Amino acid sequence: MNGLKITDVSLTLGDGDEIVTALDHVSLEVAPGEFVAVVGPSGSGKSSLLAVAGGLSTPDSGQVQIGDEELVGRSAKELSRIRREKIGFVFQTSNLVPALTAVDQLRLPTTFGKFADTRDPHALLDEVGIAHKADRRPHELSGGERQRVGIARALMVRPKVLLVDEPTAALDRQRSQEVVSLLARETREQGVATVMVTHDRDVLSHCDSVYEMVDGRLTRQP
Ligand SMILES: Nc1ncnc2c1ncn2[C@@H]1O[C@H](COP(=O)(O)OP(=O)(O)OP(=O)(O)O)[C@@H](O)[C@H]1O
Repeated sequence: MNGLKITDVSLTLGDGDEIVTALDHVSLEVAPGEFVAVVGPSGSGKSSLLAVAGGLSTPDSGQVQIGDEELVGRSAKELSRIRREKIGFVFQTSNLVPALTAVDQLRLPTTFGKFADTRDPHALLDEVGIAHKADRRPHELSGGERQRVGIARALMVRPKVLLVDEPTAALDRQRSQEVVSLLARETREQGVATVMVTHDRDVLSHCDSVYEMVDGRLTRQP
């Protein structure tokens, strides 16, 4: 198996009277180079799905595989290694380090371990269209440019899986299209299995398939 495979995962959150079924027997398979979107109402479990896929939450039952590695049952240390080596995260706001230039943001993930094959940060900034702003710090970049840096940073270590949470939340319509089209292109060119959670139905045409989450249950949209 390559890419991401989530099999029959359930997750309950909270305690006492406040127990919520965040994920209810969810299965999802994403192949290398495939771009999947997950839509659904607020509180339906979309962030929980990304948390489970990224080894940040442990499901009550079910399996999560990334490449040939099973995540469920692994130690915190092993999960942290898998996250570092195999998973790229892109968040709603780009979560850049304020003091670092764009090119140094990209170098950062490669300083946390030994990687056989990382990307060249300048080439990657060029690929995402902001090579000319390599020496700028986050406050000197626009929201769309910051998202591009965040996407490039997530791709530095050649991850198998890219988990993207509301990447267009802070962007206007035009920038949203550009950023999601960039995600689609990188997904295909780099052969990464990408899951993007979004409220933004205007960007779904860039995706290979769309799933809807309602009350913790995931169904594929026609
Ligand atoms: N730490 C927690 N403890 C208890 N319940 C939680 C916790 N985190 C989330 N929940 C609940 O689990 C359910 C799923 O939440 P989740 O954040 O996955 O939804 P979401 O679809 O990502 O929502 P949004 O679109 O608003 O971000 C919600 O009912 C939420 O209130």
